[in-house]
Amino acid sequence: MAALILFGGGGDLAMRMLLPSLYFLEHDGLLPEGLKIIGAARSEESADDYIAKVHEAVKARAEADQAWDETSWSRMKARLDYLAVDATSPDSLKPLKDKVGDGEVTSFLAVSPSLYARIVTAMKAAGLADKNCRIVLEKPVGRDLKSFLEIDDAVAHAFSEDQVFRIDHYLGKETVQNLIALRFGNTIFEPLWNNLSIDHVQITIGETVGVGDRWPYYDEYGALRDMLQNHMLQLLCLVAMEPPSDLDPDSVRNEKVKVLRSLRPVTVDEAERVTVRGQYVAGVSEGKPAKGYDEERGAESDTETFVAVRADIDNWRWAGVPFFMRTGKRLPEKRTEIVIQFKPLPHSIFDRDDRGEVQANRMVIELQPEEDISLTVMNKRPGLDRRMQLQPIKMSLSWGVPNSGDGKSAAPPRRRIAYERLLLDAMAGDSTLFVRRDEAEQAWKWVDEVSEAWAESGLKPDEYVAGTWGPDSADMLMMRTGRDWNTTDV
Ligand SMILES: NC(=O)C1=CN([C@@H]2O[C@H](COP(=O)(O)OP(=O)(O)OC[C@H]3O[C@@H](n4cnc5c(N)ncnc54)[C@H](OP(=O)(O)O)[C@@H]3O)[C@@H](O)[C@H]2O)C=CC1
Ligand SMILES: O=C1O[C@H](COP(=O)(O)O)[C@@H](O)[C@H](O)[C@H]1O
Repeated sequence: MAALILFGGGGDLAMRMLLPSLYFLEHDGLLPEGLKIIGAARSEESADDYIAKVHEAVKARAEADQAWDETSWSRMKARLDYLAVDATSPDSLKPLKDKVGDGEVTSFLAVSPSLYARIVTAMKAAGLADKNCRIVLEKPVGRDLKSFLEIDDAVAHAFSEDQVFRIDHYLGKETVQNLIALRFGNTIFEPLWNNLSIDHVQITIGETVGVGDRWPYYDEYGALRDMLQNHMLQLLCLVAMEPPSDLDPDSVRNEKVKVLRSLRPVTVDEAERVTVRGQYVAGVSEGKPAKGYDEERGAESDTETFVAVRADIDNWRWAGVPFFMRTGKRLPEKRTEIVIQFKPLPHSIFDRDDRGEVQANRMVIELQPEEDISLTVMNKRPGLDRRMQLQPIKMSLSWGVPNSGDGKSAAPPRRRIAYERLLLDAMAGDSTLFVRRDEAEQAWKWVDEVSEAWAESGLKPDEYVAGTWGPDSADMLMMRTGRDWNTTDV
């Protein structure tokens, strides 16, 4: 029997993301035959009570996506089980080991990272780290390089690297994988993908939500560690990496590590010029009054809820091409995008129009709210103007919608939860879309330098009003270089 154990199976991540993902996989007939799914947490509750909670959570999510059906649920229900365990205690894990037997076991740690080291040690003692076992670790693993290494050493003591799956759910997003297809499945972009043609790159992850009840976790981490250390640096790596020789997990991850190693350290002297910290104060978010972060937390705090950074990659391909990254809570839109800004024309033969010079080409890789890849190109404005006038048009390169054969587009496929892909890959032992130890290590090293530079230079968060695009200093970061952040319009 193969088993998937969800440690923390009654928590927020499991109920909101993991169990709905498993339902969708069940619905599409993609779960391995005979797989058992076992929730494991300390709460003393019966399997029936646990399954009733899972039913409620999964049904609500599936109905919202019009994918609920009782037959799929019956199949999933037959796989589900629950066991009350303290995962840090080997004795407590023994009955779990007896339940799963000697088949393939994938354990997902959906619990606080502060428990990881003790849990993996207990798992080893209980026989849940044998050769047939894999472990999936949620981010953030650690709070800095030192704590990452402490946790990861404990993990390495129990599991070999090929058994460890460090998850970054952004790598499970369809458009992120499509970026690999775009770059390495086409010949036309690669000759342009360098400092000869590209002026700069922007990566934005905007969220409308505030920190709310998550502040006990968030206050210790802030936007730098919660988002930039992982999701944003992973996106940067996929844009900047050299072509891997194949799609083997190590080939891809070798290239990503090289990018991380080439990131220029942020020094104390540079901190104020190349980084911005922000924290939201009361404002209006999605039409409703929103509290400031300090009010949510109930005390003053220096934790940043917004971060913007100019990163430079010191290698031949990217010399002189800044990568601007920004992310924050309580921004005006839930928007995640990567903008590849090409260089302007070396010389224009066209008249200036009311929008100024001919616009340089821009590729926007949109992950949220829509999934799309578009390229803005200039074409002739129709009409009999004496002098030719140009206008920008957007060509959508979206993975889009297959043609149904009658000239109309078929209904778009359901947008999958990123965890669907990653759960399947982890159970199949494919680590291509997971983070290797040395990648996480390099990312922490760079992020530690940023946070040390902040500490030494005394850089505090600038205020921004909830519902705006961060503090003015974030605009200044771009404007100082003669650039600006992308707006949604062409
Ligand atoms: N929630 C989210 O959207 C995201 C979460 N994450 C990460 O996922 C992980 C889990 O987060 P989240 O679901 O929000 O946390 P929750 O606090 O909601 O859930 C934690 C779960 O762990 C269980 N638990 C705690 N101690 C033990 C123990 N000793 N043995 C077994 N189970 C235990 C708890 O249940 P009980 O009290 O019954 O033991 C609970 O089910 C964290 O690493 C977080 O950083 C990452 C990205 C997003
Ligand atoms: O990992 C995290 O990601 C979410 C944002 O994920 P998304 O897929 O909705 O963009 C973020 O809200 C959370 O703070 C962070 O821990």
